[in-house]
Amino acid sequence: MNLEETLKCIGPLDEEAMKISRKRWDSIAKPLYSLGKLESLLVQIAGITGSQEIDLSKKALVPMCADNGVVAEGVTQTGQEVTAIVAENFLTCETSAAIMCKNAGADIFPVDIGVAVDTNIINRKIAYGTKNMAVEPAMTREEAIRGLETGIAMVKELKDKGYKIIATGEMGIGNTTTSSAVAAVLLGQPAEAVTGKGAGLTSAGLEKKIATIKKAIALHKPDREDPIDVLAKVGGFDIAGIAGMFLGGAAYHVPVVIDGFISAVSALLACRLAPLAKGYMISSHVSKEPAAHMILEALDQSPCLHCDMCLGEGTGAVALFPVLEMAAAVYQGMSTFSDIEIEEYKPLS
Ligand SMILES: O=C(O)c1ccc[n+]([C@@H]2O[C@H](COP(=O)([O-])O)[C@@H](O)[C@H]2O)c1
Ligand SMILES: Cc1cc2nc[nH]c2cc1C
Repeated sequence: MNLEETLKCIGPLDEEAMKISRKRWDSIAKPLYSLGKLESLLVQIAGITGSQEIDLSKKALVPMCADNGVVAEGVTQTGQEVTAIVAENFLTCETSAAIMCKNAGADIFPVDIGVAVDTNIINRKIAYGTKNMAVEPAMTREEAIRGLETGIAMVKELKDKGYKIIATGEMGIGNTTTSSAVAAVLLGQPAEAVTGKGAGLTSAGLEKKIATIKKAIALHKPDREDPIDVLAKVGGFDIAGIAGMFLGGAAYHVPVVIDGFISAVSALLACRLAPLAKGYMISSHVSKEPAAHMILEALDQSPCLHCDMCLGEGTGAVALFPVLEMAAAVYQGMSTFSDIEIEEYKPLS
């Protein structure tokens, strides 16, 4: 489906499936709501898929990999060449996220959506990196739409292969600069309120990063009411791809997991394009990037993992997989009040 068709078919969660799922939790022999967010996450998954039967047997991580022209402004601690190296290392299990996937029984599908050189990962390249947003728009509007559609198509492809839940991830030197710029515009916040040190910037580097974001926003005046304009002028191909995955999840009824700062900003962008997509996003952790909590609040998300992680790649999203599987094991296998012949709790009013 193209972007327009995708946006049109995003509707509310399945209330009936959620009601049955909630009833199942309430019948399990334990104090009501005592598994907290583990319960509400599975109820949400039932609402997303339209079935109270929770199947997490096939899990995937899709790290969207791309370069950012704004790196030329000196806003990062490491050079652009790191993007391609780490992107290819997903395939050889030499990234943190790949090892976590192996441990969690998840498959990994790294996508080159805009790395500055040719790579051996899944080729969905829109361009060899974005333009430097401090000088010109990062990409054209048409490229932004193609990026969103790339994410939508990835979800469809993985659903057709039988994947039941998909974690988002990314790799792209400079992508905390683009993410902060997108967040500043969408939230109407000054750059300093939404910008952190990314992958280990110095304090002097942080000042330069904030100044660069301010310059790009002043130069292009992205239209806050037009998320595609914001994405095209100050975003990145990775953000486009991930935002597309959230839209695809909502349209194809597949739970898609939010990872760290970049992923959460992409989720916010997707929500601005399709407000109902919010219900289809599964939150995992709160990144240590200072504005992460602000973005998650804007998304009404209350993640269950607080681990001070800020690695990206999808590490936080994949860390949620074993937690969800444990919750599903209780949901599916635990005795009910009637099984063990004790009186059921009356649901709280
Ligand atoms: O996901 C996060 O919360 C996160 C926070 C800080 C850094 N990162 C990772 O670090 C890279 C971007 O950092 P930077 O400083 O180059 O913009 C990119 O590859 C991300 O995966 C990720
Ligand atoms: C080595 C390295 C690995 C990463 N993974 C995500 N962002 C990263 C940034 C660097 C520098």
